[in-house]
Amino acid sequence: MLLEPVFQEKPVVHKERASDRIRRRLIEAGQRFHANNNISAFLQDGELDELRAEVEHQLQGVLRALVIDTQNDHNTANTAKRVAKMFVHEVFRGRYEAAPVATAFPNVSQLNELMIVGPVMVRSACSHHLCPILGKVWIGILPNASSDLIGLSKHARLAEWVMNRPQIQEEAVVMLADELEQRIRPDGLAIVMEANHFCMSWRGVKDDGALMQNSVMRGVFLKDATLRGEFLSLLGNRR
Ligand SMILES: Nc1nc2c(ncn2[C@@H]2O[C@H](COP(=O)(O)OP(=O)(O)OP(=O)(O)O)[C@@H](O)[C@H]2O)c(=O)[nH]1
Repeated sequence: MLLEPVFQEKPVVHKERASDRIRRRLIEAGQRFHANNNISAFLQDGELDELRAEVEHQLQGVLRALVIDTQNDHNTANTAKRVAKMFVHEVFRGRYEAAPVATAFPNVSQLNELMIVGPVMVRSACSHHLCPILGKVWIGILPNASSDLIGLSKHARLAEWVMNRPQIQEEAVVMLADELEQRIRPDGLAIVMEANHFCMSWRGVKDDGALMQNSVMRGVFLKDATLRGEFLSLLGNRR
């Protein structure tokens, strides 16, 4: 009697997706991973490229769901790839890259006068619609003798790193203030941001003129109305 050959089915091994691996590490560490959080410490070598490929795959699905013929439309043939690169390596890179190094110099001259940096042009995106936010930031610092001073360009680099994430403006300025305060340890820190939200102009209410302005005041800027007034009046002339 002939026996039927026995085929042993090979178990299907599903490789865990990079996004799932990273999410698992974040959850195990109890780390928040909202749109405006930096998660660079939880990424391993090569995973950013894996993430980009995964985002591209999902975006191809979005284009398909939008009934766009990406096979025959030469303009959209590489759109998923371009947008994935734009999200991961450009406009949201502040989520995936470590903070820029900001060399700290001792305040040898014991400067304790108000200094203002700005306007620093900033580009972000709102976390609700992922629409661009384009604006300007002014930073006021009142150092003390034991403060560290960081290079002028580092204010802009830190601002760019914080802004390159989906977020709301109110939280963006607080995050930037935290980063600067941690590095400089000044007596006072003030930040003003003024921005145009494309979710209000390109779509939605389509109000082209509306700007959102907000500020954070810390330390002596909170207590000393004269200093706060000096900072705001100096900005007033330059806006
Ligand atoms: N407070 C604040 N709101 C923002 C910011 N960026 C976008 N928004 C607003 O977030 C809101 C999202 O509201 P939803 O009502 O959930 O979205 P929607 O129905 O698409 O809203 P519309 O924009 O009114 O069409 C909108 O009112 C946006 O204008 C920001 O930085 N701060």
